Amino acid sequence: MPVPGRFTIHARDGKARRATLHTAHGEIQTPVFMPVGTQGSVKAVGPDDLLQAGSQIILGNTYHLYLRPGDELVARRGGLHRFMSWDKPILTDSGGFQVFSLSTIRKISEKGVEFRSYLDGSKHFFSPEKAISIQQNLGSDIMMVLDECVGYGADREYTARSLERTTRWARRCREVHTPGADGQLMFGIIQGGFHEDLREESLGQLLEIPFEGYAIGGLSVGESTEDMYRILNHIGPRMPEEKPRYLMGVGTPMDILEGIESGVDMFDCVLPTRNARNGTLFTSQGKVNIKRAEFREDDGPLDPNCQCYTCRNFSRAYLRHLYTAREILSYRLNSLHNIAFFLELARQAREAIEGGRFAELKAHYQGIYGTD
Ligand SMILES: CC#C[C@H]1NC(N)=Nc2cc3[nH]c(NC)nc3cc21
Ligand SMILES: [Zn+2]
Repeated sequence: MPVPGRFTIHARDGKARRATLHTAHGEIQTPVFMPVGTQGSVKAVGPDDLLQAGSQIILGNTYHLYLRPGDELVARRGGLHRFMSWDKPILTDSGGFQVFSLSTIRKISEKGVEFRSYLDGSKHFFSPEKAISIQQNLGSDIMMVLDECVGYGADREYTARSLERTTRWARRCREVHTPGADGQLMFGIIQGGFHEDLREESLGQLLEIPFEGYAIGGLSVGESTEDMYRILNHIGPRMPEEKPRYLMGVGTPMDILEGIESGVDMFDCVLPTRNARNGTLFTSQGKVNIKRAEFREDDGPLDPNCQCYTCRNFSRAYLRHLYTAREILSYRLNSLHNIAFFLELARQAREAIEGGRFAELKAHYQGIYGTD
């Protein structure tokens, strides 16, 4: 009988790990890429498409689903899995990042954060307890604690005070959900900005609270790749060896491979779906901008090395036509392919770690995406 939260490491290659995370809705083979379904839908693709592309787990978002259609409505409809007909694992973010990035007006206090809805400007309040209650209503397999999200460029003093509050909020989140209750897992979120010592401080404080996994928050928020990798390389290997490590909101193909090399297991990013909608497609030979005139009469597949529905059935000429004609099918086919690319990258990483060849895989992609 699988125990939700059990994390078994099968192989290592340097700091990279090949593992299995057990959840109430099935196993997750890691390293894993998680398509983002912010409002209960991975934009332009359906659950059947996601399954066919090999998606093991998707993301939902507390902030958005609370505001619309409402977490209590979703609970009355049987929870998010049933509501969106996705019966594999779902991770929900706590809303911390969205409150700080989407809601302009907000007031932070020890109790929580007051914000105005990006939809209609109405006033709302998230306490750590409320953020967990929403995720319990949604029924997600992995819940994230409510963290205070510090923007890029915040000074050290504020960053230090903020991580202390994030720890106090994390403790309050843990106090309202018994570990493993209803099969739901809870991950803590490490803050500390771009200061190695503050990151260690945040991690050390969170280790005193029993979480089933730990996430790195606050990267890919406008910093240089060099700064991101510096913090990633520092804190990744210091996170608990025996628990899943999640890098939130990251990233490009090279960011993901850098994260895996630093010992991170889980990744999510809107890049594949967002870039699909503006015609930027990720292929085994590099990025392709499908709107370019050179593809007008190109009968070849988008990516000859890709097995996705888009690459098996449509030409670059047709994909370019759909994009320039603003056909809705363009969103679907481009998103399908980009999601398949990121899922395939994660699958190749799992295979490479098993074979002790991760360094070669990373070097291969460095040659294609390295100057990106
Ligand atoms: C500061 C901080 C922080 C993190 N906190 C929470 N709860 N969610 C996140 C989601 C993210 N998505 C992206 N995309 C670039 N970065 C993220 C960072 C976080
Ligand atoms: Zn494809």
